[in-house]
Amino acid sequence: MKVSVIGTGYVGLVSGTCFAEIGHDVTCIDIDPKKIQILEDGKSPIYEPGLEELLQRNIKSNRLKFSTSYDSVKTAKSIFLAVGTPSSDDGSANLNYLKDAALCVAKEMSDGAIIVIKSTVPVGTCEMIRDLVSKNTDKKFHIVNNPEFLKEGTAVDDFMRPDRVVIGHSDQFAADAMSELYAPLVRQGNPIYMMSNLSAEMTKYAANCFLATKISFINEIAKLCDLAGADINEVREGIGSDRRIGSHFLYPGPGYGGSCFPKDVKALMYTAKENGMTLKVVEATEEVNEEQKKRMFEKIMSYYGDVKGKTFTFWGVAFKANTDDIRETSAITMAKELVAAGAKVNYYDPEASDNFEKLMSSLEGMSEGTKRFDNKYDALTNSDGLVTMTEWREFTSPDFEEIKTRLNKAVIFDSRNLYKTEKVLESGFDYFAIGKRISRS
Ligand SMILES: NC(=O)c1ccc[n+]([C@@H]2O[C@H](COP(=O)([O-])OP(=O)(O)OC[C@H]3O[C@@H](n4cnc5c(N)ncnc54)[C@H](O)[C@@H]3O)[C@@H](O)[C@H]2O)c1
Ligand SMILES: O=c1ccn([C@@H]2O[C@H](COP(=O)(O)OP(=O)(O)O[C@H]3O[C@H](CO)[C@@H](O)[C@H](O)[C@H]3O)[C@@H](O)[C@H]2O)c(=O)[nH]1
Repeated sequence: MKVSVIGTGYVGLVSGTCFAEIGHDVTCIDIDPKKIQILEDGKSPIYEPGLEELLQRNIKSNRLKFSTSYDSVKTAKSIFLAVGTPSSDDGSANLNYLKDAALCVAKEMSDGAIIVIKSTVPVGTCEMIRDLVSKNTDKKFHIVNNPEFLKEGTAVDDFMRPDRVVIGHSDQFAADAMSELYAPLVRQGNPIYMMSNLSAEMTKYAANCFLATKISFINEIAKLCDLAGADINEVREGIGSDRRIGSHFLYPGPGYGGSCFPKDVKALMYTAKENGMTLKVVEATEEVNEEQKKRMFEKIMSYYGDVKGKTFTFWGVAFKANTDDIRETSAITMAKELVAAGAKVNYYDPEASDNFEKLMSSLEGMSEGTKRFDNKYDALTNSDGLVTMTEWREFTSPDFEEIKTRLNKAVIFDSRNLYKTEKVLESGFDYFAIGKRISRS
């Protein structure tokens, strides 16, 4: 099938590349000429495991092209909109990028084209886009909502092996075309759920808010474990083995970040308000998350009392492992808190340092307060504590002797519960994790 994908971010690029890999003829379009140039050179502008290799293979086989022009939309049967829908100041989803893209599509598409909204959009958006496009073209077209559930860091795998595909539609022609497009990805029996556009739009937000709620729930239980003396790792295993609860998304940490959960939680709360209700559970999820982002800072403060003149070393600044994405990462909140309290922050991340450095240089006082390192041990020299922020594999079995030699004081603040308490204590550290009592060697 001839496919155009509008927007070559994490979702558009992965979707376009994977559609090409399963045999479709794909053109990815972006308004950013720098991104398109990088892609035409066979490089990925984002770090996503496995993506660059797939990209190169499909460019070579001529199934995958990139452009800043909307020309290819003229011959496309399906046109995927995968542009950003970030938070507006009031928490609602900003649909300006989507509307701009839809207007460009309206100008170029052929009669009978299928416009597929892949961006995460509030309930009712498909109908709004249908009206907008109708006012700007005489051509007939179909509208589909096809929310994306991939996770950064495992995006290619998630796309190629989806738990399910959700298709919102209002006519059989579009439904059949989507079934044909996705057929190679659902051979193992993973279902395609056909539903109304409104239900598909709601499904995406409900899924993200449920997952975010699971994380806030375990983070709150972790806080209680801290106070009551239980160990959250033991409790997590104890409850996660119940299939009704499930062991996924039960890891306590520094609070959820990323480009999706924070904005989607806000957007669903906004939709609820528009419909005259309050989503009490989802509001609590967000409130707990805001507190959680500062939990380890509080632990550092209660350990040191005063951190003026001290330096802390972050291992990891990405919002999760295996990505270079720093959108809404808890490392930003932690760095701001520490710098505001008079401390400095050294940081090392295998992939996200460029993005973090750029961000820090745009925030008042943060450029001077933070320093990038390209080696995890060098970042520790003369520092007053190691703070793990991201669960990159290379942080999971470090040389504890090396850490101790580099640090001014042997103390680890482990926001991701990467280490076994006994092992760290035996190695002579004071150790603070999430959901475990303060431990001193
Ligand atoms: N990042 C994820 O893991 C993820 C997963 C599932 C769903 N989503 C949703 O998918 C959507 C896209 O997210 P993302 O993280 O890929 O965004 P992104 O910010 O990484 O990429 C968006 C891209 O769209 C381009 N763009 C903007 N306006 C354009 C236009 N008029 N024409 C062509 N290109 C244009 C931008 O230049 C940018 O490259 C969002 O709605 C998001 O909520 C994201
Ligand atoms: O047990 C867990 C799982 C995740 N997280 C944190 O939650 C955030 C989000 O992680 P994850 O969901 O793995 O990454 P995303 O790429 O943001 O993916 C989410 O958001 C996407 C965009 O909507 C959806 O498509 C995915 O299904 C959904 O998992 C990160 O800060 C994680 O560190 C935890 O703290 N504990």
